[in-house]
Amino acid sequence: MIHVACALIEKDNQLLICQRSAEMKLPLKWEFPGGKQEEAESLEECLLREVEEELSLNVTIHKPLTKVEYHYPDFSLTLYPYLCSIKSGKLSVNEHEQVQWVDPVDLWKYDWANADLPIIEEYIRTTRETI
Ligand SMILES: Nc1nc2c([nH]c(=O)n2[C@H]2C[C@H](O)[C@@H](COP(=O)(O)OP(=O)(O)OP(=O)(O)O)O2)c(=O)[nH]1
Repeated sequence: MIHVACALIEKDNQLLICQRSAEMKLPLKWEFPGGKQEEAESLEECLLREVEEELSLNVTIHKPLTKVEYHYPDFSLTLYPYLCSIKSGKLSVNEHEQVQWVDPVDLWKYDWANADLPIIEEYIRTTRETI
């Protein structure tokens, strides 16, 4: 089981989403920026490191959403989502095929990594109404 932290970065009522590159696992699937937790690293440290590596952004972490355990045919993961906003930095697409700012209502139009579907459902159902 791998542990993956991911960031739901909000700005102007939109969310930043990322498409995995053709060479990555789950090619061309959409995901939230983030990655695998390393040894001796907290999930929040992992999230800050991965977002900086992938997007050259420093983010502020606001709150966790519900973690998701998912079993792909060849590996299993636990995905830990966090609501975030941008603290500093200029967006640069360092590892992904592309990134997009999207309105929450349009989130379902994308071909997501399966593990992310419960996160999107929770985001639309709860978070958008409470913040
Ligand atoms: N960052 C991120 N990864 C996700 C999401 N949903 C999801 O299933 N994943 C999977 C894809 C990857 O297999 C794994 C994250 O690994 P990673 O981003 O650190 O590493 P990677 O793509 O280089 O993967 P790998 O080839 O080394 O296995 O979690 C998501 O929303 N964000």
